[in-house]
Amino acid sequence: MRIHDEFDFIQKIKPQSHIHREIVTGIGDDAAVFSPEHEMNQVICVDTMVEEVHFLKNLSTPFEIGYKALAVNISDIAAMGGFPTYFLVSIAIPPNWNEQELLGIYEGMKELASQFKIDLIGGDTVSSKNQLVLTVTVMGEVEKKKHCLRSDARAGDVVFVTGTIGDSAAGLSILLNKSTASSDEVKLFLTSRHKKPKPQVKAGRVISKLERASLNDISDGLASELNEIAEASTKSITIYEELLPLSPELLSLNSEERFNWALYGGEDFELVGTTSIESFKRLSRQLESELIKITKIGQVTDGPASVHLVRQNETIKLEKSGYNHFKR
Ligand SMILES: Nc1ncnc2c1ncn2[C@@H]1O[C@H](COP(=O)(O)OP(=O)(O)O)[C@@H](O)[C@H]1O
Ligand SMILES: Cc1ncc(C[n+]2csc(CCOP(=O)(O)OP(=O)(O)O)c2C)c(N)n1
Ligand SMILES: [Mg+2]
Ligand SMILES: [Mg+2]
Ligand SMILES: [Mg+2]
Repeated sequence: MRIHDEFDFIQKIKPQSHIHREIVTGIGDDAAVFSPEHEMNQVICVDTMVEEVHFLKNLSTPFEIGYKALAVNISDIAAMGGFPTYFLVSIAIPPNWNEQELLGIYEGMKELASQFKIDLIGGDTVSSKNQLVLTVTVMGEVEKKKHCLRSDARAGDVVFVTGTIGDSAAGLSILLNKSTASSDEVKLFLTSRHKKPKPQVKAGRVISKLERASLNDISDGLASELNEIAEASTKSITIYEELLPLSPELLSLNSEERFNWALYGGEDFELVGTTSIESFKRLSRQLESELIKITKIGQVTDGPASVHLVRQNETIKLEKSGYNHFKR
């Protein structure tokens, strides 16, 4: 069934109750009102997902699309060292999406929202002529002076990355029938990494408690995110190809593309950053006890803002190329 009434649709997606007591009024008025109870800095970000640019309707379920739209935003809160609290959703709906599919998108968001204990407090519903556009705003909190900036890299820092990289791009390649997985398990693992990324909030929280760290999340690809840190900090970054954490599943594809996916593929939604050698030791221990993988992949030096990759005996300059909305 096509949706026939904007207000009726809003009633259907309105939460029955809230997790946070600070909410004075949520969905149902001109704007949401909340009154923060404690002395934290507020963090806020927004990212949009557009049909055919960020997802294809025939390759992802509505649930997965909703899940990912919220996940990518929680990832940006994690990349600041914060934890999420509230979110707002703006949805532009074309005629070929029915109500059941649209409610499915909200179900996907709800799964992640309950996992991270965050409340839907507002949004907007409009019609669109062709593509579905989903814009999610997430609010969060971080202790005063503890947010992690891209500009905080210093010479002598260790460059680290959480989890494994390249899986999402490999998963997309499989979904688009450009690559073949060696088994159903490998296919499920890699495509899930693409469709249902896990925002690294726990890692971000541990990193925020270090004395100092620079941090970014990987949406456009490792090379691009490292260039953002190098530019913001005016430092030179060197990473080593042999240190890049690739999953056994990615390696099993035996594709020559594996390093391209890891460096330029994007949508890993892992955290990449830098911190002092001493802090990195503490960080590794703390994340190990939480069973979160973290890998040293290089180091920071003084020098012009640039990123280099050491591959066997060669050193290659990594340009800020990766996903760029207007360069393809
Ligand atoms: N159209 C826009 N208007 C205002 N600010 C924007 C716009 N697009 C991006 N930004 C800001 O630019 C910065 C970088 O954005 P982006 O590259 O999308 O970050 P991320 O990759 O972490 O999502 C962020 O501070 C974001 O809020
Ligand atoms: C159909 C399809 N084609 C290509 C991609 C790959 N892709 C789309 S957007 C993107 C980069 C991340 O999105 P962006 O909007 O730049 O996020 P941000 O950096 O703002 O967090 C990538 C790798 C995809 N997910 N789906
Ligand atoms: Mg963005
Ligand atoms: Mg980001
Ligand atoms: Mg983002």
